[in-house]
Amino acid sequence: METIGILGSGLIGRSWAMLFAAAGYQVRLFDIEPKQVQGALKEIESQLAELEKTKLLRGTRTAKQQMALISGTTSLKECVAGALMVQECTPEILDIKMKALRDLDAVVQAPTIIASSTSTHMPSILSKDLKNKERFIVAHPVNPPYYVRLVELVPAPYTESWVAVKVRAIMEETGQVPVSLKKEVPGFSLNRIQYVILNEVWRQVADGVLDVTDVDKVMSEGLGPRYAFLGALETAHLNAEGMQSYAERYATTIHSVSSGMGPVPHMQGAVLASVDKQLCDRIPLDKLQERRQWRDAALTKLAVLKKEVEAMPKTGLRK
Ligand SMILES: NC(=O)C1=CN([C@@H]2O[C@H](COP(=O)(O)OP(=O)(O)OC[C@H]3O[C@@H](n4cnc5c(N)ncnc54)[C@H](O)[C@@H]3O)[C@@H](O)[C@H]2O)C=CC1
Ligand SMILES: O=C(O)[C@@H](O)C(=O)[C@H](O)[C@@H](O)CO
Repeated sequence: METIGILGSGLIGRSWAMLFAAAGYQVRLFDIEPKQVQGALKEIESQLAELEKTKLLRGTRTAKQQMALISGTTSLKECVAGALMVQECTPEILDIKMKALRDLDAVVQAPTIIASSTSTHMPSILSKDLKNKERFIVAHPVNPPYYVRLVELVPAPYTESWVAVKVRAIMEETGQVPVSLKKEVPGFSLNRIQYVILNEVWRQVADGVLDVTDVDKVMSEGLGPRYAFLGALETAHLNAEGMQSYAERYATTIHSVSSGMGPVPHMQGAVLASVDKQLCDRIPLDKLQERRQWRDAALTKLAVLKKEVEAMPKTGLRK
């Protein structure tokens, strides 16, 4: 039975511990604050029991069996000894993270992989001075990881290729959905998209276009339902017949809207053709109608689920 070490037993470290245990890994939690480890073990045990009760528990093992796989330690050496991988989950403060990684680097042995949960720091910044840098990769989860399955895998230019392959396999084994960035960019992918959206939402509120409640509805009742199971490109593909036709059909809208928001550099040329090809390889033009019917059936199911969610007690809202 393989072991995974967790470096930092806070919010994300606890989530990772539950995910890895659900997949049958031995998990060893470490933290420079021993009380964080004790708190983590307590919280994980109660969360697993609750998940089992609500039939949301991951994996095939019972909550008790999964908890039996998770232990805590006050020794960093013990946390990493013989581990398949160490998932770093220290605060997103560069100095703290770099120090934690240096301490880890001093005790970790090959072939243990070092994966960082960092939301934004470039892997080549975090690992450039590490002895074990060739086995370093970013594996960035999305909060709350137990329910939002995406994990962004971001290698440094010198990360050995087997590391990215192995971490992708581990993530898929835990039931997460990894995406493998081909190169490191600041903010990776999710936060770049998230912050472009937030930037425009802040702009619409600041410019008195919509109030907070309504601009959030644009996402929750507009883009969100489609994006809940289709990506932005496939959504556009189904609204037209491929990206070339989408760009032609909506050229005026795209350019009139985006001219106020800076250039839209990629809605032309080779990028458009390559996006078109990738989309049409997956959803050929002669299958669009069929896929649209699937989309509509999925949206109907989602509408039923949304009604159930809306009927849930509105906890946490001011009356
Ligand atoms: N909170 C979120 O929504 C998300 C956070 N992340 C990333 O996950 C990482 C952890 O974030 P959180 O769990 O929210 O932070 P947190 O503050 O809840 O937990 C951090 C833990 O690290 C411990 N720690 C500090 N220095 C340490 C060291 N040298 N060695 C071992 N443990 C040490 C702290 O005592 C604390 O228990 C960050 O890089 C963050 O960007 C990624 C996705 C979502
Ligand atoms: O939103 C998320 O869960 C992730 O993008 C994160 O990494 C952090 O929570 C992010 O919002 C902080 O920038």
